[in-house]
Amino acid sequence: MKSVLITGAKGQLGQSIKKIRSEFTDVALHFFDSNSLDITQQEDVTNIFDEIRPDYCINCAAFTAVDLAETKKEQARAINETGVKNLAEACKDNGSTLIHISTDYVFDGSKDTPYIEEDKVSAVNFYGKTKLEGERIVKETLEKYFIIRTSWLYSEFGHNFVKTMLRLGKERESLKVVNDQHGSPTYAPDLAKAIAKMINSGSDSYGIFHFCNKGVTTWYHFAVEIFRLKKMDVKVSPISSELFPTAAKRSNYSALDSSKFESTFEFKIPKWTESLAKMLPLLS
Ligand SMILES: NC(=O)C1=CN([C@@H]2O[C@H](COP(=O)(O)OP(=O)(O)OC[C@H]3O[C@@H](n4cnc5c(N)ncnc54)[C@H](OP(=O)(O)O)[C@@H]3O)[C@@H](O)[C@H]2O)C=CC1
Ligand SMILES: Cc1cn([C@H]2C[C@H](O)[C@@H](COP(=O)(O)OP(=O)(O)O[C@H]3O[C@@H](C)C(=O)[C@@H](O)[C@H]3O)O2)c(=O)[nH]c1=O
Repeated sequence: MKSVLITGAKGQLGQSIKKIRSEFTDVALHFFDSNSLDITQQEDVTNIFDEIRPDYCINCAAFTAVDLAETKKEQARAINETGVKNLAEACKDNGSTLIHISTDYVFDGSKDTPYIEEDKVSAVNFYGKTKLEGERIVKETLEKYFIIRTSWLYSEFGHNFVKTMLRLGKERESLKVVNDQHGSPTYAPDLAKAIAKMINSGSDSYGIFHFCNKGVTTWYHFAVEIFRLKKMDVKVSPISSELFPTAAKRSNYSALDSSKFESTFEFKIPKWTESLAKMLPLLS
């Protein structure tokens, strides 16, 4: 039986992995949240690895508050860089494979077709820069690693854009949402199932993979679809990013091409609209 250690277990992806745990075959899953394992504490990481001796570590722990990262730089770096280093080194010492999650925000939007794994990276905000450094550390430390870049994650768990829109839609009659940032919303349990398939396969096709739901949209069209499916009468107006100032800059285009993942792991990825339609009834 394979042993799998999951960090950041109370986050969206961590809880999604728990939700679909029956999809793992012949695997013992060991979940650790930020209380039971703080990945910035090297000694704690070493001790947990000594205890579990995992075949795989899935790193779902991260500093994900994109705007806050611009001011809480030390904290963002501690989690997205030092924490990742601690995990990568523990994986190296134990011969474990690290499955590390990264982001579309490592790209600057200079393309206008979906990014492939070999495309030039260049983050436009501090969160993206820390995630890029996390990727570099993993690649430098390990041979047995999978870096999965995903985008615009949402789920019934934790904080995300879908929940923000539903909350604001109940409070206000109209909303303004940016229509010049393009990407692909991704349902976290779809990603969790993909990770299960990856581990079940025992594949040694290590490296970087992109994974997001099929289709490209904007935050504006994403919001419109949420309210349409929820049959909520909220007026949504498309605006440019200049009219919605945020602490962190976001690129105009960060959609990912997932075909390498699909062909390597023979995994059919659902369209973002289909997954959203399945998820929304789970929210009250
Ligand atoms: N959310 C998104 O839209 C996207 C996310 N990603 C990446 O996907 C991964 C999963 O994201 P998601 O599930 O949405 O993230 P969440 O923010 O939902 O969860 C992150 C988890 O990490 C935990 N955590 C924070 N600091 C530490 C620490 N020092 N030690 C251990 N755990 C810690 C948090 O715990 P606590 O709350 O207790 O601090 C939280 O439960 C991340 O790597 C993220 O960068 C990529 C693209 C899009
Ligand atoms: C709430 C709101 C946001 N927006 C804009 C702000 C921003 O440009 C865009 C998305 O807002 P959010 O802050 O919810 O999303 P953001 O934090 O940018 O989401 C990102 O999170 C990290 C963790 C990732 O890795 C990325 O893939 C991506 O999912 O929508 C509006 O235009 N109107 C609104 O009312």
